[in-house]
Amino acid sequence: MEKSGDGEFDGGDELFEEVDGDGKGEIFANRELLNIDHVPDENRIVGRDEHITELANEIGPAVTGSPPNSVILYGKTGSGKSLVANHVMERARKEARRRGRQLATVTVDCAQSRGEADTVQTIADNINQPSSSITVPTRGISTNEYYNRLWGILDTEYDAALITLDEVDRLGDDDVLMILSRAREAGKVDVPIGIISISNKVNFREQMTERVKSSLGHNEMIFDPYDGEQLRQILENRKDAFQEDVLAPGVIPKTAALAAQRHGDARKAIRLLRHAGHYAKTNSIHTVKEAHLELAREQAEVDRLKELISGLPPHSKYVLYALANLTDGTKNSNDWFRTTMVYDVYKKVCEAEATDSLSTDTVRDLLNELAFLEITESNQEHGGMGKGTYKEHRLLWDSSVVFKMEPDSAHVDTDN
Ligand SMILES: Nc1ncnc2c1ncn2[C@@H]1O[C@H](COP(=O)(O)OP(=O)(O)OP(=O)(O)O)[C@@H](O)[C@H]1O
Repeated sequence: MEKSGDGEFDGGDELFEEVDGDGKGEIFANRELLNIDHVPDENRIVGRDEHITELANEIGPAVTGSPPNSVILYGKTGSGKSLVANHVMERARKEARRRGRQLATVTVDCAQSRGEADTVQTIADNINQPSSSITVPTRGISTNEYYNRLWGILDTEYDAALITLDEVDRLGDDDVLMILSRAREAGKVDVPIGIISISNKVNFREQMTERVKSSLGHNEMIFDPYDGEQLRQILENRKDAFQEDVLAPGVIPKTAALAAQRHGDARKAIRLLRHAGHYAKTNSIHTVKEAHLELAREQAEVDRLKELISGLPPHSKYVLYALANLTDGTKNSNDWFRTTMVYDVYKKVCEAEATDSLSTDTVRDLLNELAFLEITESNQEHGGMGKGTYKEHRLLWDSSVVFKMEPDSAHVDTDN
């Protein structure tokens, strides 16, 4: 690409040279298809027909303004729970309209919610209509008043409502579930409300109080992780993200096989394919091959880890190297290491890096910070009778990723 002296390329600003504009380039034809938030159209939802039908049956009465059943969807991340819930809600909303009914549909990400008032505010604000003449301010009114406004909007504008609570276990308590599921029975609102609760925790139901359990009913659906064939189809459906002939024939089957073996998570499978495309793009390779998948995955992890630790003091990295050396030195990569062991190896790393080591207390603090960022994990262990407690740590990332953060990262002898 031709560049002029003042940071321009082809008349544009060099700073944005890598940006493809519409997602097009030599490798990608429509990169949007590989975005994590991309919602595939109806005929691109793979292998979830039964779940879609079952959920539609449960919430179906809502399209006529009758009470829908509430449902809990369980399953690991990336198994299509949110996708199916949103898809069915949207179709129900359209069908209700066709039948002359107004169905309110809304999804709340409970992981982002800052408490009960915030959750109810989000629901009310999302379904509000200008014709209701009700306002839903972001703050300044009580939780009770948010509920009142929500009931007001539902009664004036709608015949029924479907509310999806994604990551419902992050709500902290049952209050929202309790009030929403009993609102009609308690005479607060005339409109029937169906709740679709989504959780990764299979034991979520046990955390609920008996009253909420009985209001929500017993409808549960399990989403199993995808198998290799389903992942292959999910990826095949997005292959037009790439330019023609860019993907070597084995790439999609290999991506699907790797993802099925590791987790069965559609989101991660799609991400892996995107990383391979980026790897090809940044290395000016014109065909994405199977061999690029692992390289791309590792490079993406290295970049992510680098970003995670970029705000930490330099010695955090040396502590991390110490744990990576210890992990590498054992057969079992899941091994835990006591603070004293980490500290001994950390001192060797400092020697190799030609820098003075810090105190044990400081290293303890650095380990806490690494655990907070979920780069490592720490456990409190009991040493047995009269021996008190001690902490153990383990690396949550591959040691190879840690060592690839820098060209000369410190490998030390952990044996003595
Ligand atoms: N059956 C499928 N067909 C096509 N794409 C899918 C399918 N399942 C998942 N995906 C893709 O993976 C993404 C993640 O799926 P989804 O958000 O539904 O997972 P989830 O089970 O709700 O996970 P989480 O618990 O992490 O939210 C979707 O946005 C979609 O792009």
